[in-house]
Amino acid sequence: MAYKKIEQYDEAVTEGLKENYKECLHMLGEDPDREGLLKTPERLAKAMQFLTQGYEQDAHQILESAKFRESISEMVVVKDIELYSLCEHHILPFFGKAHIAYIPNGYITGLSKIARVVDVYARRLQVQERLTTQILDAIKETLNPLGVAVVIEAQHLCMMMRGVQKQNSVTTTSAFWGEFERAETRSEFTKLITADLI
Ligand SMILES: Nc1nc2c(ncn2[C@@H]2O[C@H](COP(=O)(O)OP(=O)(O)OP(=O)(O)O)[C@@H](O)[C@H]2O)c(=O)[nH]1
Ligand SMILES: [Zn+2]
Repeated sequence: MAYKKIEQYDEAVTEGLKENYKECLHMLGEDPDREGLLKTPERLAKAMQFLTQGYEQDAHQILESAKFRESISEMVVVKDIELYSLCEHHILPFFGKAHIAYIPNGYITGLSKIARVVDVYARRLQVQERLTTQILDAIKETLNPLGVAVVIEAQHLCMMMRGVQKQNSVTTTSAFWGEFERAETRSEFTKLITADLI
């Protein structure tokens, strides 16, 4: 299967996490048996499985599942793909947008598949830099294009709610390969992702 949607949760994993989260609530000074918290360990167990479902999904298969032969070689840009991920250091969310482009070389892929690939890698414990290069590698390895570009802008709750507590900083990461290593192509991409076209 190309990707597994979480509709049924793994019972053993849910049970194991539930017990641990119950203990966590207790350690944090809460009463896990009070009414409002009774179902919280189970909800959290399911939420965490949803947020990490990317481990069971295969980005290459997703791109392959809608790969079409086309002889065009103009840049394809999908911008403003929203993403939600979890930083692997604090397991707190980081969220923002991905902008992705590739230059076909015989094949194109379904546009939605590009956005699905973002989710496959975002729904794991991540650092923003690795998320960026994993998306690039999957497109490069599956479509054999002339070039790939990935830019991600994100805000990290671990820098906002705690720690350094900076509310407005935005982290931008990028990865460029092939044609996008040329300044001219890269600048066309940058123009397209910053343009207000609609
Ligand atoms: N490079 C990178 N760093 C990240 C990302 N997400 C979180 N971090 C950083 O990971 C670092 C972990 O540093 P540590 O000093 O071990 O953790 P800490 O004591 O909680 O650090 P502070 O957040 O500065 O309080 C912090 O600087 C975070 O800002 C990411 O996606 N990429
Ligand atoms: Zn963090």
